[in-house]
Amino acid sequence: MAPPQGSRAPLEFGGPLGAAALMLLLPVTMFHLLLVARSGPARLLGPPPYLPGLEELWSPWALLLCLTWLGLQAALYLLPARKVAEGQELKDKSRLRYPINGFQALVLTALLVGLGVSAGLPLSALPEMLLPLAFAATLTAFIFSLLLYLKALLAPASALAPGGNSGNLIYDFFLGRELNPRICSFDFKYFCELRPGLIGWVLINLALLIQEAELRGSPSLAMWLVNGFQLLYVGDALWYEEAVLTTMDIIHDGFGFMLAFGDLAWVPFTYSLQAQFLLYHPQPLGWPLASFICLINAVGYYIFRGANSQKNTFRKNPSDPRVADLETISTATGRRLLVSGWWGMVRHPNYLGDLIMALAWSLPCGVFHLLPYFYFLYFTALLVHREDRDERQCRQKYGLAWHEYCRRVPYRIVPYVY
Ligand SMILES: NC(=O)C1=CN([C@@H]2O[C@H](COP(=O)(O)OP(=O)(O)OC[C@H]3O[C@@H](n4cnc5c(N)ncnc54)[C@H](OP(=O)(O)O)[C@@H]3O)[C@@H](O)[C@H]2O)C=CC1
Ligand SMILES: CC(C)CCC[C@@H](C)[C@H]1CC=C2C3=C(CC[C@@]21C)[C@@]1(C)CC[C@H](O)C(C)(C)[C@@H]1CC3
Repeated sequence: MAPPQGSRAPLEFGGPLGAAALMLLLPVTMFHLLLVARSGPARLLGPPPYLPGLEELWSPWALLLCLTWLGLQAALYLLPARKVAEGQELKDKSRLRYPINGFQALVLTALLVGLGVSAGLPLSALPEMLLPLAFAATLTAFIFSLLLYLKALLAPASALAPGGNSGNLIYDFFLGRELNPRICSFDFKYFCELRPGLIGWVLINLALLIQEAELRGSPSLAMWLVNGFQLLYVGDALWYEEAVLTTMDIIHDGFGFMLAFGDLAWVPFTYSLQAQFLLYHPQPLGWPLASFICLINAVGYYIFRGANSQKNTFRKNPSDPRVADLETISTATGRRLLVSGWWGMVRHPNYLGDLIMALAWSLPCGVFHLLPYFYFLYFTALLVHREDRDERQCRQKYGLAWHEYCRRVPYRIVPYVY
């Protein structure tokens, strides 16, 4: 058994108590949102319309569907990939290899679903099953995290994550002990981060759109916008799949309940909240306002993609002509930091773009309910917290050079505001 490692790493998320609270609060919030979205008043801050009994939550069919979905996505992951990318260097100086076939999985899933629907698959029945499906996904995430925790007991110390190995069972279960749990070349964290949850999210959105068409004759403009914007976001994530290899989740965080639940349950069932809301609360939306919202989404996407691509290009090859002219500062690690271009505007321009898009996803739902703005509010909190975690890691990694970067680029996410 590997000795607990990283016990001196500062505890995050409020330590074991915070982790325990989040493990309870996150599923409760998800079920609250699912219940409230279909209720008449749809009040984010009000009580849920009723408390569902176990017979409404538990369905063996939902569990079977959930496991079939995971199996299908796992099978697509194992198909030959157009490219195999190398991850960042690990503690033992090795690099893991990852298949780049996420976009292919999205397209093949779309084809399979299209075939299924034309053969009579009742996709519009999915919205009625959201509650038991979310329950099945939560159960799956919980059992999966338990197995991951046990697997980590057998892992060598070099395979453990910097955090998540405090020796406290609850905290380590939440954060995840092993950095890149794998069986042969199947990487569980990388698989879960991009495939079942993200593709599941757009599938749920599509089912909501189809059900709206069946109910009202055609999907509303607001529903089209929400589906289109979020499909663009998911398509982009899978198209630029390789970029996920440099995110904090892959490089730094272990794979535990936080990411397993986040990827498998939280993303598909809460990120589809706007489409759920629109099915039960149709909103009138004219073309002029719709065009304005499209413009907001386009601006957000432009910043998000521009910033992420600029950093990824620079990290891959600093002499690439697209980034070679940008001003940089040197660090003691040998890596340089960009101080002009997107990364000279604020220290997290990609978060800014992401937040602008999040706003554009809520606006089609009107301004009379707070519920569709849940994603924007949660995401702001998530990114502010994430920025703080990244800031600490960069300060430790780059020391004085990071201080210099902060002096040159004083704002974190929103220019002149934060
Ligand atoms: N929809 C969702 O739920 C979520 C979306 N996201 C999105 O995921 C994307 C990735 O986010 P995340 O992984 O948090 O962080 P970033 O992609 O912002 O990466 C942060 C890292 O970038 C490097 N970096 C920071 N500043 C510079 C600089 N000036 N020049 C060069 N490199 C720099 C540092 O790593 P190093 O120097 O080691 O390369 C730092 O640790 C974002 O677009 C975010 O919005 C994130 C979380 C949730
Ligand atoms: C449930 C908790 C509150 C925390 C869970 C957080 C997770 C839901 C997110 C952590 C980082 C994520 C990323 C994406 C989705 C959400 C999670 C898993 C991402 C795949 C979304 C698409 C983007 O283009 C991305 C940059 C690839 C994202 C990477 C981080």
